[in-house]
Amino acid sequence: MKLYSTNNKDLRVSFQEAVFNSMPQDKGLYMPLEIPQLEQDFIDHIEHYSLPEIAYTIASTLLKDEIPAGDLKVLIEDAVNFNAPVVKLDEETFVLELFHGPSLAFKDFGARFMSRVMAYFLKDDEQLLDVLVATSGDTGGAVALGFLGVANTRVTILFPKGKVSEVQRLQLTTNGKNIRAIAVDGTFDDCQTLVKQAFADNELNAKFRLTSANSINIARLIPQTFYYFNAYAQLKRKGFKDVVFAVPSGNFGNIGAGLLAYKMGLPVHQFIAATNANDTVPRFLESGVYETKPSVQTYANAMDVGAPSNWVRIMDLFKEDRSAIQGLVKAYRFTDEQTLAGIKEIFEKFNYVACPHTAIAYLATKAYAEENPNDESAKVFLSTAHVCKFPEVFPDDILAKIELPAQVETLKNNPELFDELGKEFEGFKKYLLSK
Ligand SMILES: Cc1ncc(COP(=O)(O)O)c(C=O)c1O
Ligand SMILES: N[C@@H](CCOP(=O)(O)O)C(=O)O
Repeated sequence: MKLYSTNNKDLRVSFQEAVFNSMPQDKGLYMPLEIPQLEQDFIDHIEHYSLPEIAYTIASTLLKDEIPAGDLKVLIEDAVNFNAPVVKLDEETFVLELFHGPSLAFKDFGARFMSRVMAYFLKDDEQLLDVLVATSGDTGGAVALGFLGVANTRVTILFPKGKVSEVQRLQLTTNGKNIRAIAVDGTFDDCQTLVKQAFADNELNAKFRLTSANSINIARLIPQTFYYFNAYAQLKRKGFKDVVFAVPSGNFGNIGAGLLAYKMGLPVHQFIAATNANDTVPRFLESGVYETKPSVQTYANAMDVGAPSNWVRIMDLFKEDRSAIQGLVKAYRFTDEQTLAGIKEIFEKFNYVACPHTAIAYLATKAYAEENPNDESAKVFLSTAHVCKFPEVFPDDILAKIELPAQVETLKNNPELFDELGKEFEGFKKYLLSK
């Protein structure tokens, strides 16, 4: 697999280089030079395959020249060792639960695959790998667990102070070992900017071997295609041929992976991008003007992103043609008030508790179904995080239904350790250089 930069189509790097560089020097993002199609026979019979089998088929189609088949199989079976069930709510409405991994969010797919790929490529005698990651809530926890104890790596997680939930914060700050966390006095976008500035800084690059575990890293995106194919397999078993996916979106990595899956041959009738008030992409699809804005805080905190880093990848996938994207991707945005009403509606209608991010995808599914009453496709909204991560959002009667998974109970007994910094790059740089 060769990759180019969205800012330089002539650049060529291997997958291994792209994973460790995470971002090209020209500040674009890496994209695969060729997007291979999965064999039609595999797609036609996908309902006969398990999630690890599907994941292996996709990964080997993309990475066969980079990781030998036997090693890749072992890596996939270790990384993707939890389920992603499609749960039926009514005749045409389904929820794809992506929170059954160790950190209780869909990020486990990307983070576990990426940490194992890096560990596979890393040699013991190489310089320590410094993994930087900005999080608005969930990525940090998944990356921390994915890399905890991985030899020759050190992870630095930047999170916006006071803007992540308690469970999310505990997941970031109670690990110790090779994981350290920094509360930044700013927003997620500030954290993301600090990480990008670090990659562009000569002094830091001379001293450290820096890489990113954010979805700017191509190794995060590839494994997120697995669950789209796997959801399609489950729906085929239920007799559906056409699928609509509604994706709660912030940095647009998740829907970007869905669109990559589509380009690899996954038959999808429609994608729906669902956002909170941070609506840079819905505004762009409507107006053609791409204008990032400082992020605002919402109940769906992990989607509080004003400058979605993966949008350039999606534009690149569709050759910068907004109308081609508009044909395949509908976008909707919802306020906090609507999100709360959505949570209550899902509970009352289906006796199902959905997190605020998931509720936004549900509302978008509903809006799409109302606008397209003749579309008989299975409507699948992605549930991206376990409800226990956001207890402060739920009314008491719904809160009472939420069971705490064992790993969350344990977290509460562990001491928290984190440093605090402002959002200025100089302070962050000084911090890194002093350690
Ligand atoms: C729970 C949850 N839902 C949705 C999102 C948005 O996903 P993406 O940034 O890939 O668009 C995130 C953060 O990434 C998240 O943590
Ligand atoms: N919503 C994310 C933000 C980081 O995005 P990523 O796509 O770079 O992982 C989070 O939960 O941290």
